[in-house]
Amino acid sequence: MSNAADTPVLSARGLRKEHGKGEGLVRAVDGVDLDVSAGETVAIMGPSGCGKSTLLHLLGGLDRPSAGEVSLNSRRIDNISEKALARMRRTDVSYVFQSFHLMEELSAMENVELAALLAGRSPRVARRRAEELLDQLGLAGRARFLPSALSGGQRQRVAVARALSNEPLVVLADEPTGNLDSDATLDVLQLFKDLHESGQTLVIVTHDARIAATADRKFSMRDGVLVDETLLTGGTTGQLGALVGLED
Ligand SMILES: Nc1ncnc2c1ncn2[C@@H]1O[C@H](COP(=O)(O)OP(=O)(O)OP(=O)(O)O)[C@@H](O)[C@H]1O
Repeated sequence: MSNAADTPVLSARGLRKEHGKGEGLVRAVDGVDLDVSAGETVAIMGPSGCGKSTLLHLLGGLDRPSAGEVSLNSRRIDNISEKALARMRRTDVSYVFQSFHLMEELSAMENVELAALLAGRSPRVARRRAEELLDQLGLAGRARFLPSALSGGQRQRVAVARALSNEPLVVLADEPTGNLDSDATLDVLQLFKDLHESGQTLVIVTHDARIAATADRKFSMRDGVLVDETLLTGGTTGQLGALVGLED
């Protein structure tokens, strides 16, 4: 659980992101403050188009804010060079996407291994880490399969193994069960519970209340603004949830 005295692993202050110009200007993220402590799982819910993915991109350095600051382990990442940002994305942060984003021409093992190599591990260490992770995630027998020969749930497990291969400070997941059937959703739900228990710091954007229920803190987003539901409702989705459309 979070502790006010902790130095947050991930921190955002006055974060804003505008897309487009003039008449077409959209304020996708509109003044977000957020602190995520080590080992904490944070869930972000909210209706389509409210800015969840944009916020996740800003938090992980996939996009730069129009204003405000993002820090990872107290180091600013919003204003660093492209080169430093690219290095940070390989070593400190990992993503799990709705549509997996695996390299289709590489096997499950090679997908995981490649991420570890890019994070600076030696070939030997990268191979060992990939084997361990695939084994832990129940995919040892699928290590040589291409993604096209795997089920949706298995692909997402490979994507999670890849995300863990660089031992990231934080894993950012964007609708990780959005493309999965109900059995695979339960499988990935269990995986995120296990990750939480193992102490991995996690930020999960989700429409799935079951995933959000595993989080230490639950936020709702509306029109680019983030609200800590846990503070307002004492941990359960209450009136605010209904207001921002969490039930859809
Ligand atoms: N590259 C872009 N150019 C212009 N507008 C954009 C861009 N990316 C996002 N937007 C707009 O910013 C707003 C927030 O989009 P975002 O994808 O962050 O929402 P979301 O909450 O993740 O939605 P969903 O749940 O449907 O994925 C939307 O109005 C969207 O149309």
